[in-house]
Amino acid sequence: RRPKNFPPGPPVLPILGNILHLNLKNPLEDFEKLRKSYGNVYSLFLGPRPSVVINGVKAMKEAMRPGKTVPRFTAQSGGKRFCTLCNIVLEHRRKSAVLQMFLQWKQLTDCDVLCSCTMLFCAIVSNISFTGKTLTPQIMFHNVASNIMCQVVFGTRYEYDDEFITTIVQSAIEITKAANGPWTTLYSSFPWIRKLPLPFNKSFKAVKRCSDLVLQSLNEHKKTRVPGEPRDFLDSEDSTFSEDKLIFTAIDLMIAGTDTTSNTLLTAFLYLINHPHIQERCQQEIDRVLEGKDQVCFDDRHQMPYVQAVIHEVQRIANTVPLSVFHCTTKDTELAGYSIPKGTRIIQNLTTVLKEEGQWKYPHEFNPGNFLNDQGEFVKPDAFMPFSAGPRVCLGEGLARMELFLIMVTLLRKFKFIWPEDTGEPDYTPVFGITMTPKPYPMKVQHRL
Ligand code: HEM
Repeated sequence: RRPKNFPPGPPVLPILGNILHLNLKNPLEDFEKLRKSYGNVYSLFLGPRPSVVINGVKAMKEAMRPGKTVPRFTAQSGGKRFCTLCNIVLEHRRKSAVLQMFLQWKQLTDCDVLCSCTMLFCAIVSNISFTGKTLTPQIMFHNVASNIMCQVVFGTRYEYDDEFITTIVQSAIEITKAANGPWTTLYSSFPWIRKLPLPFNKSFKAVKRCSDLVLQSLNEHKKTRVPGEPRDFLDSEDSTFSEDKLIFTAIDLMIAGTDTTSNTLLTAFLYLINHPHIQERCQQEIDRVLEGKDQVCFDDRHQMPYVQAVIHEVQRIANTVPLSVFHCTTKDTELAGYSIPKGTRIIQNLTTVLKEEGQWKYPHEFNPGNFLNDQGEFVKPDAFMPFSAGPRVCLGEGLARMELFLIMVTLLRKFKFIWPEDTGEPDYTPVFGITMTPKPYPMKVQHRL
């Protein structure tokens, strides 16, 4: 039963709750139907527990506001380490010195990110050793994003064929793949299935493989560490953080920082390849601003309003983390006139904000005009929330924005990206998950003169 003055929602079945109302492979369309029936703040029972789904920019802003009607949400564990991203980070955020360490380490310079771009550039060049060769970008974008996170966490960049990074990338793909499937919802909704030999057990094995590698690196770090002079995240010194927590936080950071950025890059190139006029206009702006310069730097973005608009439009259309990370009310709370008891799971449907009619000039099409005013200047509407909002906004936002700009500008400056003629029509529909993943696609790459 719904508590008194709780947000409305569909009728609830015993034990199953509303689970049958959702296509667990991709519940976004069902969420939209429910929003149309019950409004921007409605409730669902995923198993025996009530959840509140928040939609649209107005309700989202109210819900995420610090110290007001909904003071603070805290992320909720799905039980064993399987479906909740960054649990430990969330528990310790703001009060942990370890997190202060991370905040320090995430401030990689342009130069660090550019070194990783150069490695990506070399990988592309060796792949297209003769003009116009077709390549599949999935693993390359994963490698570049993962390598940047390796620098933050382990203080090292790896060659793409190094066993350490290949194991980490492969395990991270397995973990997110398992976490992205319908088993995640079932796992977090019905605690009694957790002991059964079901597919999510595969991802526990991948977590173990990752944690063994991180432990190995941590032991190496300990041999050469100088107190007071941390070199990276693993060098963090904080007595409140056990070794186990440090290892799992390192894995969380690797996963949070890899899949998000790489899937955004994949979406970017899928759209740019199939909108050649937009790709060319970016290249013209890049050529003009970088004329006579060897390399781009992050500050150059201020001279590139069109490129900025394209990157933001890519993030809007990519909708990379569609349901954000589940939150939970930390005390009895009023929201949009409803009463939500302490401990209620909160699902932020960011999709509804990024495509909300009335907030965007072209809500349903890929159009950089969404971020340009009549004078061609870059503007960022309030509804741009791919990193969520409020006190729990993505911890890696600054780093992600720098990566997307530097990687995209470096690649677009050097190469022309083309849709191979024999590939058929592009399929823009991503695979649903904690992160949305474009379906694999090939691309032809040519050096620009
Ligand atoms: C395009 C790239 C990215 C997108 C779209 C994205 C999006 C998000 C979203 C929606 C959340 C949930 C925020 C909330 O709970 O309200 C989040 C959390 C988080 N992200 Fe990202 N993210 C990206 C890249 C990164 C990177 C590169 C890192 C690591 C450096 C990172 C680290 C984190 C962490 C640690 C959290 C948990 C923060 C907390 O609540 O304490 N993210 N991200």
